[in-house]
Amino acid sequence: MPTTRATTEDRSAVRTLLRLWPYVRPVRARLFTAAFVAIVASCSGLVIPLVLKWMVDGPVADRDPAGVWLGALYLLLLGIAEAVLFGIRRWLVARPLSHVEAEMRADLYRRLQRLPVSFHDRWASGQLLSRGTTDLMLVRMFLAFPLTFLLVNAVTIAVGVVILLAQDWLLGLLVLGPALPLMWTCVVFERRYAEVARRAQDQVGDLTTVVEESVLGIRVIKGFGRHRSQARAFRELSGTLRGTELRKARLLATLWGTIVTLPEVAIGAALVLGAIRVADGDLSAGTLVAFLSTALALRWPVDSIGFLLAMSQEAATATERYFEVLDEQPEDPGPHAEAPGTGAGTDTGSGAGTDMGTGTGAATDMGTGTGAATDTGSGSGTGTRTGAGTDVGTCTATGTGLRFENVAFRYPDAPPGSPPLLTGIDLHIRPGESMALVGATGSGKTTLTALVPRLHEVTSGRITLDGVDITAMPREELRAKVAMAFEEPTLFSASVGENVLMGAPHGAGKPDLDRALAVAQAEFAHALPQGTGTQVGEQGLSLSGGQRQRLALARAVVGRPEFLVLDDPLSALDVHTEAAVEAALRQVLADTTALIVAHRPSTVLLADRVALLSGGRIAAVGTHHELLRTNAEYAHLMSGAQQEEQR
Ligand SMILES: Nc1ncnc2c1ncn2[C@@H]1O[C@H](COP(=O)(O)OP(=O)(O)OP(=O)(O)O)[C@@H](O)[C@H]1O
Repeated sequence: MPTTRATTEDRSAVRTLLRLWPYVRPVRARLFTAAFVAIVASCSGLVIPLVLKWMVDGPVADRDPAGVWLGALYLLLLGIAEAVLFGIRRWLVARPLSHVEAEMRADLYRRLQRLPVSFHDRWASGQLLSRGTTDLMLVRMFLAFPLTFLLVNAVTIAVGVVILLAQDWLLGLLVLGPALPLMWTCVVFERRYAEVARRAQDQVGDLTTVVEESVLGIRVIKGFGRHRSQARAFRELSGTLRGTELRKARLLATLWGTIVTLPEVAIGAALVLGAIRVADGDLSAGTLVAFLSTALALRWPVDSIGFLLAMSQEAATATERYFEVLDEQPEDPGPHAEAPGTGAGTDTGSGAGTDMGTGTGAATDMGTGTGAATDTGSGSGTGTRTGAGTDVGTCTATGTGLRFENVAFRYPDAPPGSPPLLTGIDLHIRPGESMALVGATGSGKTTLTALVPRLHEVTSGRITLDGVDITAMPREELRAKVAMAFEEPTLFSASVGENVLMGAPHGAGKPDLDRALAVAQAEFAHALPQGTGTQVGEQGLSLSGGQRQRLALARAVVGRPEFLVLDDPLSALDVHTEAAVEAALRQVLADTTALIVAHRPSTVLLADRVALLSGGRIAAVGTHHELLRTNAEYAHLMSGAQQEEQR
C-alpha cells in the first residue's frame, strides 16, 4: 500500500497557519477590509436589541403606534444594512482568495518539477495529488471563512459581553459563567481534532493513490481479473477513512453539544432570574428583553466557534502537508544556472581539451577492447553548436567523451548497512563511440545510466563529459547535452509532435520533427488521423508499446544530443521494425557518444564496444565477439538472450 507519512514538526496550528502569510500578504488590504466590514455588519446586529429595549420601554409602554412603526423601520434598516455589508465582504474576498489558491498550487507544481527523482521514488503520487487539490481547497476555505469569522465572532462576543454587563451586571456574570469550561473544552478539542484531521487527510492521499493506480493499471487489473481484490482494497481503505471521518464527527458533535448546551442553560437561568427581578420591580421589562435579545444574538457567534475551530485545524493540517513538500530540497540547478540555456552546446572550453580519444581512456578499458572502438567517430562532423540548440548539421564528437571515474552509488533509501549497488565503476566512452551496457537483470544498468543526466547523484567518484565534471555544469546545460530514452516510454497528454519536440531545444520545428520520426522509424505518426497533431491520450496508452517506444526514441534524438543514453530502447519492437530502427540509429550513433543498455545481441551489435556490469562493477569491456570468446558470464547472458530472440 503506497503511503507517505512525513515526519512533521510539532507546531501549533497558529504557527503553521502563519506560514501562509507570504501568500496572503499581496491581498492583505482586501482581507482586512473584508474583516472590518464583517465586524461592522455583525456588531450592527447587536444594535437590534437596543432598539427593542427602546421600543418596549418607550412606544410599547406608552401605547404609541407611530413609535412602534418607527422602531420597526429602524429594525428593517438595520437588517438590510447587515445583509448588504455581509454581501460586500463576500465580494471583497472571492477573487483574491482564488488568486492565493492558484499561486500556492503553481508553487507546489513548480517545486514538484524541481524535486529530485529520489523524492518522487519516496512519495506516493496520490499523496502529492491530494496536497495540490483537497488540501489547497481547505486552505482557501479557511482564508474565506474561519480566518475572518474567528476574528469577527471574537469582536462581536466582546462587544456583546460589554453590552450585557452594561444592561445588568448580575445577569451578565450569570451568562458569562460557562466561558471558562467552554475555553477548556475548545483547547482539548483542538488537540484531539488535530491528530484525527491529519490522519484523515493522509488517508485521503492513500485513497487517491489507489484510485490513480487502478485507473492507470486498468489493463493489468482486467487482464488478471483482479477487479474484485482491487475493489476490496479500495473498500478497506475507504472504510478506514470513513472510521476516521466518523471520529472527527464525534469529536465535533461533543464540542458542538457543549458549546450549545452550556450557554443555553446560562441564558435559561438568566431568563428565570430576570423575570423574578422584573416582577420584583428591580429591572425594567425593556432591559430584560434587550438583555435576552443580546444574549440570543450572541448564540450564533458562540455556536459557530466549533466548526470554525474544526475548519481552522483542518486548514492547519493542510498547510503543514503543503509545506512538507515545499520544504523539500530541490535539485541544485548547478553553477551559473542563472543564465539557463546560454550554455547549451557552447561548452567548448573548461578543460574539455581536444583529446580525440585515441586510447586516453585506456585506464578504464578493462577488457581487451581496442579493436572496433571507432573513436574517430566525428567523420561527418561538420556541425557547430550555436548556443541554445540551434545545431547546424550533425554534432561533432569532440572532447574526451563520457567517463565514469571510480563511481559508487547507493540508493538513499536502501536498507542501512547494505552494500552500494555500484562500486568502483571506471568506464570511458570515447567521443563518437557507442558503448552497450550488458548485465544480469537487477545488476544496476538502469541506475548507472540515470547517473549521467543526474537523475540520481553519485555517492562517490565522478562522471565527466568531455572532461567537465557533470556536477560542475548547470543542470540545464547537462540535460541539453545528454538525451535519454527510457525502457518504459512515457508520453504525455499532448500531440505526437509536442511529445517528440519536448526533447528539442526551443524553436525546433517540423523539419526536426520529421527527421527524428524518420530516425526512430516512427513515420506511422504521419498516418494517424490528425498526423503529428494527433493527441496521444493519457500516457500514450492509445498507442502500441512499440509505437510509444519509437516516439520516445524520436524524442531522444530530435535535439541532436552530444550524448545519448538509451535504456533498452528497442525491447518492444518486432524483428522487422527493430532492424529498421537499428539501421537508422546507426547513423545517429555514428556522431554521438552513446551508452546503450542492451539485453539482446541485436541491440549490442549497434554499439562499438560492450561493457559488462556484474557484482556492481564493470567486469569486462570489449567488442561483442571478444567478450563472447573471453568472458563466460557474457557468453551465458547472450546465449540466453539469443535463445529468447529465436523463440
Ligand atoms: N529507487 C530505488 N530505491 C532503492 N532501490 C532501487 C531503486 N530503484 C532500483 N532499485 C534497486 O536497484 C537494483 C538495480 O536496479 P536497476 O533497475 O538499475 O537494474 P537493471 O540492471 O536495469 O535491471 P533490468 O535489466 O531488469 O532493467 C535493483 O535491485 C532494484 O531493486
